[in-house]
Amino acid sequence: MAIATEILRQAPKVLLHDHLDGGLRPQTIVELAAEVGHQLPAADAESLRHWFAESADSGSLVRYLETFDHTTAVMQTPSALRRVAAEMVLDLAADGVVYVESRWAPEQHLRAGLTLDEAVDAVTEGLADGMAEAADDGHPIIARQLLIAMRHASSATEIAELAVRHRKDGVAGFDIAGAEAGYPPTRQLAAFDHIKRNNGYITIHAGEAFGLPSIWEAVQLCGANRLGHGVRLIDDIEVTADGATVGDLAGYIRNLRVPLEMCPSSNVQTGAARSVAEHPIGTLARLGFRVTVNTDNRLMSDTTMTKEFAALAAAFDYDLDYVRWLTINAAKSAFYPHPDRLRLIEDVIKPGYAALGAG
Ligand SMILES: O=c1[nH]cnc2c1ncn2[C@H]1C[C@H](O)[C@@H](CO)O1
Ligand SMILES: [Zn+2]
Repeated sequence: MAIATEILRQAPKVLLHDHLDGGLRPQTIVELAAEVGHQLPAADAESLRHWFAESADSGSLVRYLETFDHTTAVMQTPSALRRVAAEMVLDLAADGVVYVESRWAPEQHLRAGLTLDEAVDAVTEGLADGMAEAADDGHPIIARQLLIAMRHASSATEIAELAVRHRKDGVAGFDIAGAEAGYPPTRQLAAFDHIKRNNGYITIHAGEAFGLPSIWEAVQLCGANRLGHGVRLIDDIEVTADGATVGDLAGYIRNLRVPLEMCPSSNVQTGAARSVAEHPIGTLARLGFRVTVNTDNRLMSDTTMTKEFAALAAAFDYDLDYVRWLTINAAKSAFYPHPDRLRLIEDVIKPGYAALGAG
């Protein structure tokens, strides 16, 4: 039986892969664009919401990424970054998210003269504003950030240094994103090296628009602690009538419990999966990989955590216990101190599901 949407919304959820510049409220984009004189492809919030969802629905990652020009354009000042970060936290809290690591690329927010450090400070303040307001509203949430270096740019080491410098401000880790084909993770080896030398945490967008070599480099050469997407890992698995043959790379990832940050709707839009029902998450979860469920870009995919879980539950017949398992997977995989993670699981997630009759 399908889980009621309202139950899914109330269920505590953990979100590890959500882009700050992929989750703006359409109305906020309209207002910020008017302030800075940025020309938008649609005039009002509702048309803009449709424009993003339709434009991102091309089957190509490169075209999907073009839509971000209109979100980053309006996120160039401290007040805009602070507002967008605070609204992100409030929107997620209202959707039942209790812990989020929000990722963004500071280098894309310097056009109006901000320094990298000023940009991070503005987002840190916005996250704090959002957490305080959400707690006042009765929806406590922990919001941290991951800093991204764009894989085509040359400033990755600078961003890695920025991430290390701001780790006490809730910067939980480092990632690379952007077009994957032609930009292997090893291109940014020095940046990953800097993170590792400083005992920092790494997640890498890999195995989305490109396949196993990208995942292999990310894990074995760049030290990824988690994988963004990793959907193409399925290419290393042969499902047979009586089980599955798991290749060496997939076996390594499963054995060491490397978390996979799966984003079903986004993958359908960029062509990494044909449909949610055919998404590799079904097989990977069944085979015991450390699978987590994520939104990627709520604006471009017109999605929420509740919608992602509803789509998966419908496709794979998941019940609330399964949603709880996926949520605990995500909590265990967070770049968050181990005792805090345990407290999140024991004091928030388990009681939250128990109250809804699961666990
Ligand atoms: O799914 C994605 N794959 C690769 N890059 C992505 C994805 N979603 C967003 N990005 C890019 C576009 C954003 O401007 C950037 C920073 O969040 O990260
Ligand atoms: Zn992403």
